[in-house]
Amino acid sequence: MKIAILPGDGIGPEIMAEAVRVLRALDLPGVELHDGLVGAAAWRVHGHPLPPETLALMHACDAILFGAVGDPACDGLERHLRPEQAVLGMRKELGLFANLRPAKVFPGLEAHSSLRPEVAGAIDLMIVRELNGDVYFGEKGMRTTSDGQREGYDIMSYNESEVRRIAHVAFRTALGRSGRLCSVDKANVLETSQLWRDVMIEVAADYPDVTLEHMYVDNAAMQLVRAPGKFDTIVTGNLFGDILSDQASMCVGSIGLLASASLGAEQTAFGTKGAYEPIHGSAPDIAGKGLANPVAMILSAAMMLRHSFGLEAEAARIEAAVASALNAGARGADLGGNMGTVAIGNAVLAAL
Ligand SMILES: NC(=O)c1ccc[n+]([C@@H]2O[C@H](COP(=O)([O-])OP(=O)(O)OC[C@H]3O[C@@H](n4cnc5c(N)ncnc54)[C@H](O)[C@@H]3O)[C@@H](O)[C@H]2O)c1
Ligand SMILES: CC(C)[C@H](C(=O)O)[C@@H](O)C(=O)O
Ligand SMILES: [Mg+2]
Repeated sequence: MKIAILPGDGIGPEIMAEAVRVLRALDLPGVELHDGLVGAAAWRVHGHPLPPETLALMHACDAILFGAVGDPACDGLERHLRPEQAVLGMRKELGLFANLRPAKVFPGLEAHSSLRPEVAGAIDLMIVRELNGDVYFGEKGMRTTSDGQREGYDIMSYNESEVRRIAHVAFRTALGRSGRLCSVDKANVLETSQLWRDVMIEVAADYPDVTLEHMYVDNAAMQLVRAPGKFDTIVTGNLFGDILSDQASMCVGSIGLLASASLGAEQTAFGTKGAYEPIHGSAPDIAGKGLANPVAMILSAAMMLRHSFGLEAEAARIEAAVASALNAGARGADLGGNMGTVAIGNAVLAAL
């Protein structure tokens, strides 16, 4: 079981160190950790955020633990050299089209949600975000209009096979949960979304035990703070999923709590090949201070054990340790506490 360890930039190395400590504490037979560079860290050494040696490592491993990429010092670089291209390139290159972003309130943290505790307490949802298409990967550029203005453009599109494959993941996910699937789109305005909706309805015929509903994304953003407990499984496109998942994190209490799995079709000898990363970024404002919440990264490692290695009991063990540590007060500044990254890691290790 080969795991690529790619800490990246900003708080990435700080939170990755805690996830690695938790993995090592499990002492799983046959696990090999292989370090690599991504993002600005790779660009500084190799001149590229996703250099060939890192890509080769990603291909050679059964799963990837990915910290975060992004560095304000790189904001002026040409787009293909910016750190964020590492995460986009990894998702595309490995065909990781299905991004699972669970959001569930932790016992004892209800009062730290941006919502009222009784509203937050009901949250247990899964966002299934499409990750290989949409406006993210369409033709883009800068041009000059006929009257001499600069104009930026990004083409949004989905073809039906792209929608169909994420629909199947979403319906299967909903089947494993409460059987309710909400597809979020903007079909009242966008042709991309009309196609999305049509294909969701077609695929629904294969899943008679799942109840499909549709919601426009503006309404979904509102419902997510009005009554998040009404959602179970949400399926949506790349851009809407990016935005709604950050929003969901504050409904739960902190962006430092939400993990993710990015999966494709490739199967290894152990399970589905995937990349696992927190939903947050490199947090330059707190990087290097030992303040970052490592929970999202640690929970990403748990998702890896579940999806890429079939180690459900070990994944659940990490999740239970995190829940227990949080409930006992292992909280940093993002959750009104004063513990740092390593102290939170220690608390999770002690609860394992
Ligand atoms: N997958 C990724 O690697 C990824 C994801 C999102 C953003 N980014 C990149 O990260 C950089 C910063 O982006 P941003 O500021 O918009 O988003 P961000 O998620 O990095 O930070 C947003 C806010 O949340 C806080 N925060 C984030 N993670 C935290 C944690 N674990 N514990 C405590 N607080 C935390 C930050 O301090 C900041 O105030 C940019 O370069 C962006 O492109 C990368
Ligand atoms: C860094 C960026 C490219 C990325 C995205 O938009 O997908 C991030 O925001 C995320 O949510 O993983
Ligand atoms: Mg995001």
